[in-house]
Amino acid sequence: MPPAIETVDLVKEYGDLRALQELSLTVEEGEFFGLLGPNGAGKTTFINTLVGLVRKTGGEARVFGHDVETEYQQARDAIGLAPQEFNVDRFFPIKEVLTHKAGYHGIPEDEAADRADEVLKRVGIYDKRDERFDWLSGGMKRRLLLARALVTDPDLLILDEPTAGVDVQLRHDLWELVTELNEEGTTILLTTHYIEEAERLCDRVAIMNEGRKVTVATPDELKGRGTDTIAVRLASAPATTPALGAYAHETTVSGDRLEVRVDDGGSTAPRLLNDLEASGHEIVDLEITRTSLEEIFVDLTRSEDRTVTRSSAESADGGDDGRDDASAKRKREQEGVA
Ligand SMILES: Nc1ncnc2c1ncn2[C@@H]1O[C@H](COP(=O)(O)OP(=O)(O)OP(=O)(O)O)[C@@H](O)[C@H]1O
Repeated sequence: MPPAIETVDLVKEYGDLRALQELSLTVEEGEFFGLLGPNGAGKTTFINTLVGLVRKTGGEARVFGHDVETEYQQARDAIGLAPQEFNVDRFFPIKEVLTHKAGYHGIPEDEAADRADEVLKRVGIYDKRDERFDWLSGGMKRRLLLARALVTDPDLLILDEPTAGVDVQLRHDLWELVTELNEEGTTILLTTHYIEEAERLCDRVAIMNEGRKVTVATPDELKGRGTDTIAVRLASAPATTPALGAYAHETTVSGDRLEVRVDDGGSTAPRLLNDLEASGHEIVDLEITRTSLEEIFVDLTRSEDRTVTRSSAESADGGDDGRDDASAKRKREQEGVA
């Protein structure tokens, strides 16, 4: 079986702007794959290229072995997309929105109606089936986008920030649902600003910045790349900074508190305690702080001309978003993507 997604040197240019820069990425069938990156990193462009909303400038992109342009229909039929923005026909009852979608993908009418019922139940808005999109709450709209993505029973489910702006309960419901879908065999590509979400759900994550792939790793591997801090309280303040082995990347003393930056706090702590005791210090208390995935993410995507919002919640709720720039928006509208 070919990979669910395979891109080779994928390039997308919007005028002078290179939104994707030779991006090569492979997502295996059955994976739960996360795409992380600050605002404007190119995540939505990547997704839009896969689903045919954006035409690539160069490189290759395949979905289950089907070229996204020359074999558009096969590639597109394999994908269920829950986009970031609410692009739903507002004038139809939501059940009809779903049956139309299924019909568009060649599913016969009877089957489409059954599937619509089934997915509406699955996302928990079956009782709203005869209501119009506009009448749904924000959380229900998110659920509907997911239902619409699922109505064609896709092998690849793409979720572009599915939990942006939703309450904690719904976020947990959605996590449970997408985990189940993945366990049933659906490959999932998720973009998110919530690092915790990626850590909890994804087998592997790709971190993107300015259209480039910075790294691909499991959340654990990524965390392993950070440093830990061991904070030790001593019985009395040391006269000088204790001399430690090469494992201590940085040692700072403040009164009776010593902070030592190391690669792996758990395995280094016993050695540090031995060294301190051997040099005559009495230890009162010890605490290890692990680098969070969020800190590693910020380090990997830091760039001099951009301020990356540290709080995932802030950025998801509309932090520094270069796309609001009026001319970029106009250009997007011209391409029919906005
Ligand atoms: N249709 C378009 N026309 C012109 N520029 C665009 C268009 N779509 C996106 N861009 C630009 O391409 C870059 C990548 O945008 P994209 O939306 O893919 O990023 P993103 O990683 O999805 O960001 P966010 O996290 O804010 O959703 C940005 O600089 C954006 O302004």
